[in-house]
Amino acid sequence: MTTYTPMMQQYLAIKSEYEDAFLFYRLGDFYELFFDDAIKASQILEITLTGRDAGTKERIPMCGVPFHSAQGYIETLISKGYKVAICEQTEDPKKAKGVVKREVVQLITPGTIMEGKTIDGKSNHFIACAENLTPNSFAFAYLDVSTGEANTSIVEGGTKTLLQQLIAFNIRELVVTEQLQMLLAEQAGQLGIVLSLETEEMPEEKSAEYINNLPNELKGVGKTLLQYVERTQMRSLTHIQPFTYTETKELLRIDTNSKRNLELLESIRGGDQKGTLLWLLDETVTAMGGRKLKQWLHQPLATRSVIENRLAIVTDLLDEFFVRNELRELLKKVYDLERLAGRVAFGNVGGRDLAQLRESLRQVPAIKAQLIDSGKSTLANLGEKINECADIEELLSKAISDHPPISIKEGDVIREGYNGNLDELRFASRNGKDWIAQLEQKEREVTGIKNLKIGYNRVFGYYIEITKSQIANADLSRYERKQTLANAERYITEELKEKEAIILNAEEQSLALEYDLFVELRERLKAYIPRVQALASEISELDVYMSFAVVSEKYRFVKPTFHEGRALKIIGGRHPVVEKMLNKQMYVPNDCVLPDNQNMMLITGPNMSGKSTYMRQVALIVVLAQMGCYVPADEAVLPITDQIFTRIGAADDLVAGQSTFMVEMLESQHAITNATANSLLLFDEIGRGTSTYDGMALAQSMMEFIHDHIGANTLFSTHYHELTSLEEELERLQNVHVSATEKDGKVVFLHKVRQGAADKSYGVHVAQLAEMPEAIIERARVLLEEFESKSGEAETAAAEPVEDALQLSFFEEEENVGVAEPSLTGAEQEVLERLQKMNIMGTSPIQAINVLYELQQALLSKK
Ligand SMILES: Nc1ncnc2c1ncn2[C@@H]1O[C@H](COP(=O)(O)OP(=O)(O)OP(=O)(O)O)[C@@H](O)[C@H]1O
Repeated sequence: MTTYTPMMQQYLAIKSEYEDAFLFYRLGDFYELFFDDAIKASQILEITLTGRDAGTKERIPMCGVPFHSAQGYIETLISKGYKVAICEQTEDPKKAKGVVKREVVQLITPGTIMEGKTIDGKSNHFIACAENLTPNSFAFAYLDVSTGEANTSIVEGGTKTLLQQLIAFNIRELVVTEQLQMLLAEQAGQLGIVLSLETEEMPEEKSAEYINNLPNELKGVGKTLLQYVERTQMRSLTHIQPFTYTETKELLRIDTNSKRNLELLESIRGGDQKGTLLWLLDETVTAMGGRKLKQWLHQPLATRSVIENRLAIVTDLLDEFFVRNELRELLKKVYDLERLAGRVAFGNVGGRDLAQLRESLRQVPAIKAQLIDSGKSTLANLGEKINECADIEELLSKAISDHPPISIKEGDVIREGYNGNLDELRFASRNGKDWIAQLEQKEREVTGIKNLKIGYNRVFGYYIEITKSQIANADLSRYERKQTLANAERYITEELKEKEAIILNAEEQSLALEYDLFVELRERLKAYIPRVQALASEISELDVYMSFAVVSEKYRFVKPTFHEGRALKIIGGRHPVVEKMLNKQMYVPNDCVLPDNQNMMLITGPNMSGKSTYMRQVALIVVLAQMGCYVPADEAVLPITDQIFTRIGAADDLVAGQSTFMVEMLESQHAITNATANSLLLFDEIGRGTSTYDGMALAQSMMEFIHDHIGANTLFSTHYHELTSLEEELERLQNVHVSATEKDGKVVFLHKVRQGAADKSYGVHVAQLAEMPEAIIERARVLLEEFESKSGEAETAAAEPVEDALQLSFFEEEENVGVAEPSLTGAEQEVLERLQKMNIMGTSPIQAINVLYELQQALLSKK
């Protein structure tokens, strides 16, 4: 049997409770890792693997990182999706009998790490928890340990939607049941999301205040997430706020794909935020404001009065140029109050943090006064709501020095006058130092050595230093030699030793007292956390309103108005991001008028003419307006939209790796099954991913369905010109086209949306612009003419109901290739019927080949 040393036994006992984490075991100035942890960590962190005697025959693997530089190593492990358990010595080694007591004081996980380069000031860092409500919906809770913010929602639509939600919020860790863990393991792994298992039950009364406001079905997840955070952080986190829940009907809902398609927070090409709406909108000057803006962009509103309230504030800020400028300067001096409050709660706040908190609080009276004195009622209201926290500022001003160092251990954190004992000790030590300065002067005079000096080092304490060249000339009988250097000797005297004891003693005591005072202050501050958080919330909102005002002014936005109906009218609308990116070239503004009885728009026009830009700009205007921001247009009269669905572009599907066409169909299906008459639907080039007739048939039948059964405001772009004749069939459909003209045989895009259908495809010209070889362009021109002359009849086809259109299309195709006879044989008729009835979406490629074979056989055998 192996018998380990007592220390190793302690290690193994602790490690057994943290199987899924690297155990950082504190040994003096190092954190040591043993066994497999050591082998793995030495590879990941590229540190030397050594061994250690552990009472057994063989040495055990070991590696270690210095305590003071551990943070970087911890971050590396966390960023790779691992967890780290920090195990500290919890008693004074000098007083310990036997092995020093050790305990894990924190389990750092990807979702709960609070510091380091992975934490971006302007983003929240959430950890989440999900539990199945039904097989297809989840109760979802997410919480930012650094700021204390906690929210819940219900996620509809299966694990795929759940994972998309995690990606959208950039969530690295999800707390789940074992069952859900199995279900999600593979995909989560590919996406770099860590799944952590739920932990034991927390007493009811402890979680009650956090989850009381939630509807019953969400209480469970809230509690589970709290439990997990408490278990990993191992302290009571006073700064965590009660979970919030917003009824979905109060929000403009935009699914994750549509958020990406519209490039609200991330660009389709991935990478940085450049080119997103967030990039354009973010003129916030505080980190908390930046985070709040993101949240508002994630969740625009759907309650008219609240939106109009926000707009009124922006209007007043826009009116008050000077107030706005003053406020902006003041806000710039406000630090991240939420994260500072988090650090107070967490107990890792330092002197410099408290100085930042104080500096921030000092701005508040002026901010409040600016708002109240602005003479604008909405701003005055904001100002009245702000709690100045003057008492906290006063306490910090009294307690904390002007420029405290980062570490409390360096001293000079607590201000003079805060504590009498501390002042006395400091006086003693300072006095002693003055005495030493005087001694130096005195000794120089006595010995006649001008460059004699008194120095200090940690090993020898204070000493008198004399260069060797001077020694022979002086009477040094009073000195005792302490240390010999290459060109100097160091001495002490009785008197110097005595004074040194007093100074060092006073210094040590003053540092210890200072530390105690600081800890006491930190504890006292915990009681103030909720007030600082409330202030943070008010300041961050103000920062977002200011940002809206700045952006609205900078880009000439106007205030949108809302009405109760469904009609939408945008005059001179612009896509703000494309406009900003256009280099010198003018952006062409466009109207979008969707009266109640004509609220579907079919947009045709050449490639590259600006169809998708036009559709996106309508959606962005709706989003901006419902966030409470002005909009890029000359005029906007809008309905309250409940949901936006988009089917735009070929954004790759991160989660499922499906084919482009399948994604297109899934997104369309999602839109069609969830949209209401108050939604906004954007369908760009539906059916492009499949064969012409297939695609056209689907596009037409979807339009018919939306027209007859949903009634939502819908923009539909297509390159199937045949579809434009649908205008005659569907009374609420209007045709528009994005115009272009030809000049000297080349296409010139006007980017202007006009009534009616486009008449010609400019694809060949676009190919020419792309510098396709001239031979191809020429040949395409010839072919185009040929096709156009042959397809005259097709123009009328699309107006027919789907089945007829399909039938006609087939005839036409066969006619084109010269196969079909004027009248059909029975076998041919049969084959056509079978084809028509076939459910293409429900047919696998193998089945399709079989059917194809059968059809061919049917035709051949009857010949
Ligand atoms: N209103 C406008 N004013 C000025 N430039 C515009 C405007 N709309 C679009 N553009 C420019 O035209 C480019 C192409 O626009 P967009 O992608 O919307 O075309 P599209 O018709 O959807 O093309 P495709 O059919 O190939 O997808 C944009 O990147 C932009 O630079």
